[in-house]
Amino acid sequence: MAASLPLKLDYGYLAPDVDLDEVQSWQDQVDLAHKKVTQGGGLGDEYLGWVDPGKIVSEDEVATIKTLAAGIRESSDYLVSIGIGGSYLGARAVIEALGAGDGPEVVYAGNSLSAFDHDRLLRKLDGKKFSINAISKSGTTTEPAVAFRLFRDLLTRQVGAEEARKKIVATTDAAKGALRKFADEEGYATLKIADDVGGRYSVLSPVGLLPIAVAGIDIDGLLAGARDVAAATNSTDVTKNPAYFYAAARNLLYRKGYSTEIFASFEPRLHYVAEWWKQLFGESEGKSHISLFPAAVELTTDLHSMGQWIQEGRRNIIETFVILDGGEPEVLIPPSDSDLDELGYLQGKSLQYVNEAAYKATALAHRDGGVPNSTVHLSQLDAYSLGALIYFFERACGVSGYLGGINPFNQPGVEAYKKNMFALLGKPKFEQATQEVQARLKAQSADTVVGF
Ligand SMILES: O=P(O)(O)OC[C@H]1O[C@H](O)[C@H](O)[C@@H](O)[C@@H]1O
Repeated sequence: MAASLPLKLDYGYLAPDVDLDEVQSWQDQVDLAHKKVTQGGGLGDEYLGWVDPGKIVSEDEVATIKTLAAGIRESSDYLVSIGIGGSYLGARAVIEALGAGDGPEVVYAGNSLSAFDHDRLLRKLDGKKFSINAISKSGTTTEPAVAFRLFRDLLTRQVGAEEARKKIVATTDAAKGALRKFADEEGYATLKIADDVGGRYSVLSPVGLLPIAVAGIDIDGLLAGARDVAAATNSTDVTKNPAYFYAAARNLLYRKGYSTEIFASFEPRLHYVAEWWKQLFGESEGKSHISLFPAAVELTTDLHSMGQWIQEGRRNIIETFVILDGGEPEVLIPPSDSDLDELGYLQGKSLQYVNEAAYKATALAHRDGGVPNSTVHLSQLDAYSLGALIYFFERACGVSGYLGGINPFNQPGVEAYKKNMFALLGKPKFEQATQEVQARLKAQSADTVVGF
């Protein structure tokens, strides 16, 4: 099966910083991390529900998702997907990468507190036919809760309370949280997020699958790609398992002083795949004051802005390219009467060919500039290969976190700003903190402002 998988890792440009022997010397640690991810026994092992993509969503749930998606496609011109973090990024990553544009437009709300963005979207949907998918595992996150109120209000004003209820699907915990309570009381259709699947590992659960299906993307193909990579990763040998090779290599590079990993693609439609990847690795590994900072660039665009930094800035970065080897539309560079634009040497060549040359040139130049880099090659981009890529990174991330000695499945650090914000906003039960935070902000702002 492994031979037919659409994904491989080229690690040639990690040398001389890291070579095969060094990665192989970590095989025992990799085996242990593999055991923790597949059998439990490691930190956070109550969140391993994503490991078997055959179980993350049942056949019945897939059928329900397809039925709900068909209903939304039939009745609506827009789906407002409301969520943030893991309840948002995976679906957007897949939809922006693969969306055929033949169904309702999926639009996103509740992923910020921007008045401008929400106002713009509310005005765009005014008088339009739309449905809502409110997605929140905890059911209590502020941004999606606020957005849900805004868009529910618009929908209710447009179609009436009775009809609005039929156009809302809530994806949330089976029993806990405000969204679950609300959905049960209002009688919305609901999809369940299992307790053992954390937000950033939930794209292949109902969290991601409903908006993805509404966008007309083949969710069976997506799941099949993930399942096949999951099966292939059960062989732990780093010379045959690119996910584990990648996990070990990035840990080795971190220990050698590299502090940032840049996800680099040559396809703007992978922008949100990079955003999803950033959350996956950032929340999984950014703890105990260690780990690589996950950043992203889009090339060749950013070669004309960040390219200088990557080539000659501080030498603390590694780079991971995600490259599509084929399957792109054929756009040929046409003949021209004159060669005034000096592009005669490219006449008749395809844009994909030029883009590929740009990638090869960049990987070599960055290696020469002291940036160890490796490349994840996808044979083409479709639902199957994207499912494979998603699972590849998820599995690599779990194993990488255990190799680094942290809990890859919690995110305690995200609570610190929330506590301050709730205090400032006067949320019930935060009264004590309100006074403290206000006093600290006042003392701070009195002394430290420079202005014209
Ligand atoms: O799905 P929710 O419970 O609304 O959470 C949405 C997101 O917000 C939180 O603050 C966490 O940092 C993320 O891991 C999570 O994906």
